[in-house]
Amino acid sequence: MTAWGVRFEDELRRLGVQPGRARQLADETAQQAAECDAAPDSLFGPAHLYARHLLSELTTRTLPLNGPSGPVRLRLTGVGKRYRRRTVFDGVDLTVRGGEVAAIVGANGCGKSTLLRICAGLTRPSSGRVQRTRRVGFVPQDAGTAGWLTADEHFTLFGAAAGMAPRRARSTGEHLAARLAWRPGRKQLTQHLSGGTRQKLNLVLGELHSPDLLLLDEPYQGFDQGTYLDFWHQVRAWREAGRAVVVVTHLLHDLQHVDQVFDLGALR
Ligand SMILES: Nc1ncnc2c1ncn2[C@@H]1O[C@H](COP(=O)(O)OP(=O)(O)OP(=O)(O)O)[C@@H](O)[C@H]1O
Repeated sequence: MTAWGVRFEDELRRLGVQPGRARQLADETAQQAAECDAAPDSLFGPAHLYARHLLSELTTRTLPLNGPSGPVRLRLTGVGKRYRRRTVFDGVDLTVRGGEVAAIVGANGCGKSTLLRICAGLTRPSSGRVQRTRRVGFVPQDAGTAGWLTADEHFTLFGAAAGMAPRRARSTGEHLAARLAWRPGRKQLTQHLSGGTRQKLNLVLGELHSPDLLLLDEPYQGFDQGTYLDFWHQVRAWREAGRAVVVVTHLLHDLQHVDQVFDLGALR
C-alpha cells in the first residue's frame, strides 16, 4: 500500500472505523485511483481530509433507506405557465419524495426546462403552488460555469455560497469529480475543457453542497458512454442516500433508471 493509503487507513481508524472496514475502504480507494491512472493524493487530496469526507458521506448513506415513502422534497399543485397570452402548460401536479428519481419527458418546446426552473424557484409560475425543500441543487442545460475560472476556483466559489470552507469545498469537488472519472487540472481554465467535461463540472457544482433535491436538465450532454453510465450510477447512489432527483430527459432508455415518469407533453 502507498504512504497515502496508510495515512488514509490510519485516519479512518482514528475516527472510529473498524480496522477491517478501514482496510476495505483503503483498498477500494486505491483501486479507484488505479482506474483513473492517478496517484491518490492528486485525485483525492490530503489523506486525512479525504478520510473525514468519506466518513461523513458514509454516515449519511447508512441511514435507513427512505424509499418512495421518504419525506416530500418537492410538490407541485396545479402549476401552470403562460408567456403573455400563450399557455405553455397548465395544471401540473407532481410530488417527489426522498429516495425517488422522477423523469420529466415530452416533446421539444413543451416546457420541460421551464417546469424545472419553476421547481428550482428560478421562474415564477403563472398559477398553482410549489413546495420544495430548502437544500436544492440545480444543474441547468447550458453549463452555468465561468470560462476564466479553474475547476478548483468554481468549487471554492460555489462552496462559499453554501457556507463551505475553501479546503472542504475543493476536496469535496475533487472527490465528486473522481466519481465521474475526471481529475480537474489545477491550472486549466474552464474555457479549455471539452463540452462533456464542462458538463461534469456543472454536475459537480450542483451536488457540491449535498442538496436534498437535485434538479437536472439533460445533465449528460456530451458525456461518452462510460461517463453516462457513471452518471446513472451516481443517480442510484443519491437515491440510496435518500435524496430526491428530478431529471429532464428526452432519452427513452433513461426511463429504466427512474421511479416515476411525468409526461409533460401528455398534458396538452
Ligand atoms: N422567457 C421566455 N419568454 C417567452 N417564451 C419562453 C421563455 N422561455 C421559454 N419560452 C417558450 O416556452 C416554451 C417551452 O420552452 P422550454 O425550453 O421550457 O421547453 P423544453 O420542453 O425544455 O424544450 P427542449 O426539449 O427543446 O429543451 C417554448 O416555446 C419557449 O420558446
